[in-house]
Amino acid sequence: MDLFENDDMKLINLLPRDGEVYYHGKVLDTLTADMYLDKCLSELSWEHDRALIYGKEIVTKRKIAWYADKPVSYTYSGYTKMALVWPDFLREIKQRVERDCGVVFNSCLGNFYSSGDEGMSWHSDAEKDLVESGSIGALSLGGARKFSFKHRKTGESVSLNLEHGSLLIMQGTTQQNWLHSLPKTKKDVEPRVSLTFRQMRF
Ligand SMILES: O=C(O)CCC(=O)C(=O)O
Ligand SMILES: [Fe+2]
Repeated sequence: MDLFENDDMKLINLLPRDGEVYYHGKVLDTLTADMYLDKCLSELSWEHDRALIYGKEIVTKRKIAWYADKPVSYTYSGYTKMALVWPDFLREIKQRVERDCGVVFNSCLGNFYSSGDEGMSWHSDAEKDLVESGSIGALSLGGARKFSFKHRKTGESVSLNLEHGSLLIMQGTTQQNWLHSLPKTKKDVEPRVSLTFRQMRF
């Protein structure tokens, strides 16, 4: 039996309070996940992310690619980015993720971490352009990485391992009450892509 499922095979909320996180485990078989990883690496438009931190420009090691139903713009950390339209294979993955999440997504922020030296520090995704209490469905491809949550007030933490072809869902009040991060690691890990499907307000 899976550690993340109870007797009724219903997924267990990984957070003890104030939010909901469900780990669906591997939703894609290895061959399909390998094929999608190759497509993500060769066909998505990866760029280093830029942010203004205290007026200073920071360029991330991690690369991002952003897709949406419309060529909308999204402003965060002082920069405005334009969304690209869905390539067919990404639309296919979106539909797969929607089936498991039971919600419809209108955008996807892809992240590409070429090694364990790249990660994402503590943050939440409750940006003003996201639907309040909307779901985020994150599909992982490539090298497995640790993912952590930390409660904003109590400091409680929860961590899990995100495997190749797996799906993680964050919903409800998770973004308001918890931070999450993808810690860097000294371990020799394969490159990783995460496709974070979102419900944006546009
Ligand atoms: O790479 C991941 O799995 C998570 C990325 C993330 O937190 C984000 O895109 O906001
Ligand atoms: Fe995030």
